[in-house]
Amino acid sequence: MSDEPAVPHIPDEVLNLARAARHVAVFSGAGISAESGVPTFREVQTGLWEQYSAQDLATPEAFENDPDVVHTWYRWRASLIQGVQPNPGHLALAHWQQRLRSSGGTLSIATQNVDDLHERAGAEVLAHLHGSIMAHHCHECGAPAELTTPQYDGAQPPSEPEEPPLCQVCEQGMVRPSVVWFGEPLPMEDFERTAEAMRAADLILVVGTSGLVQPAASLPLLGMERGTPLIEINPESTELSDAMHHRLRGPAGEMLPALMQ
Ligand SMILES: CC(C)NC(=O)[C@H](Cc1c[nH]c2ccccc12)NC(=O)[C@H](CCCC/N=C(/NCCC(=O)O)S[C@H]1O[C@H](COP(=O)(O)OP(=O)(O)OC[C@H]2O[C@@H](n3cnc4c(N)ncnc43)[C@H](O)[C@@H]2O)[C@@H](O)[C@H]1O)NC(=O)OCc1ccccc1
Repeated sequence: MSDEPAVPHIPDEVLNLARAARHVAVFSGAGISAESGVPTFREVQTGLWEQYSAQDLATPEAFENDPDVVHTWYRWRASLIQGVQPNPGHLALAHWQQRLRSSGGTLSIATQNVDDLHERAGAEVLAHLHGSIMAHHCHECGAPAELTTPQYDGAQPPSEPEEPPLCQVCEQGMVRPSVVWFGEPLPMEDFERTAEAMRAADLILVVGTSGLVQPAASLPLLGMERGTPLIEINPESTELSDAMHHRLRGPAGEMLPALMQ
């Protein structure tokens, strides 16, 4: 019995689709960062503020009512993300992107994740549909702002919430993470660019997402207009599973390297 981790079984039909693809479009969610140690949105801790769900905290209202709590929660998540590494799932997509580009093909990545693990794996990301936790701007005037990422350890946000810094430009507004909160519109150009990539693809991968958050979750379905094969990679079934042609039920960190072999 070798100690090599067993390569998950991928049906030949799916392997052939991956080998034949020239223009792959990837739609990723929190599940692809789970094996790096980034809790998925459904799992992420709100610590002392457990009376709030992640979805409650990720709103402009929560920031206006409780700026210290929301600010500190995002700083804690940023420090957690800074402390982890891309996993074989991120790395496989970066390698596949390079391989296709070197033979005149394309692989585009549109992610719902606010982390920078795709980029740190060496991939170019087409769109961060829900923004980036490492970028900041003023909640009032929109001016960009620079914040260093603190080093928090511990599985919970720190108990003493800190207040968000004041904008250096308008000296009125509070600095916030440049993420898209619930009730806020997605950056239109990112949305349009992703829709274009989904329509132009000859293979679409839906990786590590519950497909619960709109309007992003409707983007991969744009491929159906042209009968583009849709492959889901997720240990569990999701809102999108019924629309998929193939479902690889396993962790992205194992399935993606196997799919590229
Ligand atoms: C929850 C849902 C019902 N609500 C919405 O969708 C709302 C409201 C809404 C709009 N249209 C609708 C239509 C129907 C119903 C509701 C709506 N949408 C909005 O508010 C959007 C904005 C939504 C964006 C919210 N921001 C996020 N993130 C940034 C912040 C932050 O991160 O803090 S969403 C956030 O949650 C989402 C979580 O989803 P997933 O990534 O899928 O993660 P999840 O935890 O759910 O699942 C993990 C999956 O991974 C799998 N997995 C686990 N381990 C692995 C593994 N190892 N490998 C592979 N897979 C794995 C699991 O099985 C699971 O399936 C991500 O997108 C993430 O970015 N804005 C808007 O509509 O604005 C309008 C508007 C228009 C014009 C003008 C004004 C307003």
